[in-house]
Amino acid sequence: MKLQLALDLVNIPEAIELINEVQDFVDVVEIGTPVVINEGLKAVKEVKEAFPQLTVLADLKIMDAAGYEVMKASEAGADIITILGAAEDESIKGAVLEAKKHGKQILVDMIAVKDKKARAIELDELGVDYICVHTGYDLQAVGQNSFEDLRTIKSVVKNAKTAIAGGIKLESLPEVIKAQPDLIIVGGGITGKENKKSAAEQMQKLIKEEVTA
Ligand SMILES: O=C([C@H](O)CO)[C@H](O)[C@H](O)COP(=O)(O)O
Repeated sequence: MKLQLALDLVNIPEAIELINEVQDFVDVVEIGTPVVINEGLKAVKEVKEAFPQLTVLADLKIMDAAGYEVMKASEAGADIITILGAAEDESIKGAVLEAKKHGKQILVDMIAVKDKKARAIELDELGVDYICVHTGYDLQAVGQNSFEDLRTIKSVVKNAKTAIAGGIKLESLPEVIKAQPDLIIVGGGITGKENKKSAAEQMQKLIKEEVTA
């Protein structure tokens, strides 16, 4: 089980400063969609150059032109690139193929997919690396989370790793850990804290305790 830090509301220098603070306690660093919109793939490039030892995920949430966008993110240095589960199968296949060419991985974000169980089965067969249940900001605002969805996809996925994102905090982490995803994605639960290093450290400690239990 790994911990991914999602950076959404920062510019490139702020991202680098924040990663410097927490790098010992996170496994993957995500360049969030808002950062890519504001700064472009330059953000991925500069973070990977500054932290070559860290796995960098580019949260492009690809919907079309998947092969081309995966190629550009791979060239910028991303190790994992995201595509939406709602995208066409042809797009998913294109993303997987292109990622393989570059030795990269594809994470599928299931945000807004209605029948998550059925889609997870299909995506698993298409050879994606991760399937991620995700409650976006707009549904977090009305009190939703993805804990039940994680259990649902875990019951059907055979090959891909599973991930969960959306509003996860230190207080809700034990429930998430209980469902045993391969990757836990946390943004505001770390970046919104006064002491970000301590928040990441406490989260990683809970995860490691479970992995070694
Ligand atoms: O993907 C995300 C969101 O859609 C904005 O881009 C976030 O990175 C993801 O939700 C994790 O952030 P928190 O919800 O703040 O933990």
